[in-house]
Amino acid sequence: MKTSIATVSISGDFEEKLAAIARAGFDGIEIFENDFLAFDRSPAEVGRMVRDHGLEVTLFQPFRDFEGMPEPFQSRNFDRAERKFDLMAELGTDLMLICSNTSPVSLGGIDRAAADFRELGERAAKRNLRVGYEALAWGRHIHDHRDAWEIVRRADHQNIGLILDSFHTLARKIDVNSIRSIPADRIFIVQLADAPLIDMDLLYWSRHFRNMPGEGDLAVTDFMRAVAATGYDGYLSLEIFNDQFRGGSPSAISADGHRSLIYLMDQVKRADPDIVMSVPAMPDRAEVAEIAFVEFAVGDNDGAQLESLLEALGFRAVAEHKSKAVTLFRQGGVNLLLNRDEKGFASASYLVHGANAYAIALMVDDAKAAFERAVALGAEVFEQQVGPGEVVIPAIRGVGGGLLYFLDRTGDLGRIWEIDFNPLPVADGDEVGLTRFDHVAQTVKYDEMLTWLLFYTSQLKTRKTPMVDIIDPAGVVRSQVVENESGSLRITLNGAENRKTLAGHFIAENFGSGIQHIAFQTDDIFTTAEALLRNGFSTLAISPNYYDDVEARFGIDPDLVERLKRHNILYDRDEQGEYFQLYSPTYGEGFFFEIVERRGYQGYGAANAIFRIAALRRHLRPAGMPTN
Ligand SMILES: O=C(O)c1ccc(O)c(O)c1
Ligand SMILES: [Mg+2]
Repeated sequence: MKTSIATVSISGDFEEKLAAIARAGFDGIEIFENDFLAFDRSPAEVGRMVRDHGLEVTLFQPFRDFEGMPEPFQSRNFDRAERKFDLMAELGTDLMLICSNTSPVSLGGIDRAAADFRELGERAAKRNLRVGYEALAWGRHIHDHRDAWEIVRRADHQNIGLILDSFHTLARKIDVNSIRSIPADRIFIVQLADAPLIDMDLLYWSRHFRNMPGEGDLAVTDFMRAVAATGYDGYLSLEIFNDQFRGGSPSAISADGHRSLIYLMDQVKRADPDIVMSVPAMPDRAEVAEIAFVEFAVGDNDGAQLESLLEALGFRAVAEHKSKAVTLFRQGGVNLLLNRDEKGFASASYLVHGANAYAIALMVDDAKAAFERAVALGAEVFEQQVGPGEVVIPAIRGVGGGLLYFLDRTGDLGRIWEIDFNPLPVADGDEVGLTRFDHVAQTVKYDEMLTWLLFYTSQLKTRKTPMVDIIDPAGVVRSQVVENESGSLRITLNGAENRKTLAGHFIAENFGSGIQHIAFQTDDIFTTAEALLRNGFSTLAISPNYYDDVEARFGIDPDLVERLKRHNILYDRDEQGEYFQLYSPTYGEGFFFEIVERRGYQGYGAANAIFRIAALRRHLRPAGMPTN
């Protein structure tokens, strides 16, 4: 497969864009005319710069309002096209994109448009150039690739072909199967973009909200399967107009783009193994059985504090690492590691971020396969230092500077606790009935959110839920969940746009994205709450007003409401069942634990978030939290 990306998709000046695009592994770029016009080098120099980066110019675009014009516009358009042909020759590209006419002056008529294209094909042929026609979703007469194809077909000229763009087809909900009967050699290039489903004007949606395949809600895989079925084997070119990307990091956005194309084609190849296009071979997305452990980097003082908090939560230190200052705390199926080592990644993470949960280990079927896939998708490999005889766990870097480990139950990986750890004598203390991880909540910079989503969904057999708004008294936090079918992996991503929200405060104080809370499951929240009380654990105090509302809203039994209130338990209910949640106060700069009981319920209590956040803020004040 050959990959390309339009220069409009990322931020930076032209030189920065080229460097980032080349580094991400693309083979080519589409030059958007305005990007070039704003740059102060000659077309020949630009072409040389592109080639010096090992890239080729796959397309020059867009040429607007060409077909079906009355005179004198028609003649002027042919002159204008000749000028752009000159430019293309200097840039060193043979393909121009003409998007369907939006001019109020333009005349309709398939044959009139076809005649214009035939004439242009003659002119292009003299210079060995090609012209592709694309239906804009908001074109005045042509806004459907089927009509654009009919025009190309009737133009009947070797140098005139069709350009498909997933956004224009999918935004208008045009049946993608209509693509399957188009001859592959008539498709000059395929542009790809996804977008979140938002009901808005097509042009505005397209110019501001496109994102990488897999990041949005459009059926880009179905579109691409139809394209691949034609036998098309040319460039796949990302054309992403997105306000956030234009202001984002050129290298991160380019890397996401490249990953999105590999992931997309892997999906297509799995669905249709016989496609002509070559796709890098890699293992399938990993099935996650559970979160095997979460590891904290701590210092001496905050380590002792965290230990007391864990003990009050019913965890016990059960083992000590053989060669590092790492202690394993366990309760039920939950493993937490406290790493106080003064060398290595944990220590570096501690120095930068302070005490933080910096690593997640996932239990998968085949850790090596999961790791291989991550590498094929461009993940950054992490190599840890291990003592003699200790287990090497396949690991990659997460988006925000943390780590993701892959464990499985085979060989040494399956015996990590025995091989790397010495058991500790059983300590006193009561367990409180925590059984397993429910979810891990990562607070991320809002503009990293899509990167995280793609990171997880491309590597792991997971899906993403629609985005919901969480209202913090100081702003909105956007929340989206990555979860698997069985619920054994649930990661909530909370994107903070300003530093005044609780999440934003956490990012500012933590110096970057990170895990802000960890939720555990219990089978009986009231028994757990009683045990917590006995352990001296203080739950986060929830406003009494909340309980009046819960009683009114759900019409639940006043006795139950009293019990909820007594233990500061939040309640939610939907068609699937009931949800109970309680929280710890914050630890450090806004980190906390949550305990939940699910009775059939599959959500995350989004409606309760506002009350939880207000309570956490009360708790965090006056330790530096803006009071708004
Ligand atoms: O928004 C536009 O005008 C525009 C231009 C060229 C394209 O290829 C496209 O998909 C959209
Ligand atoms: Mg396009």
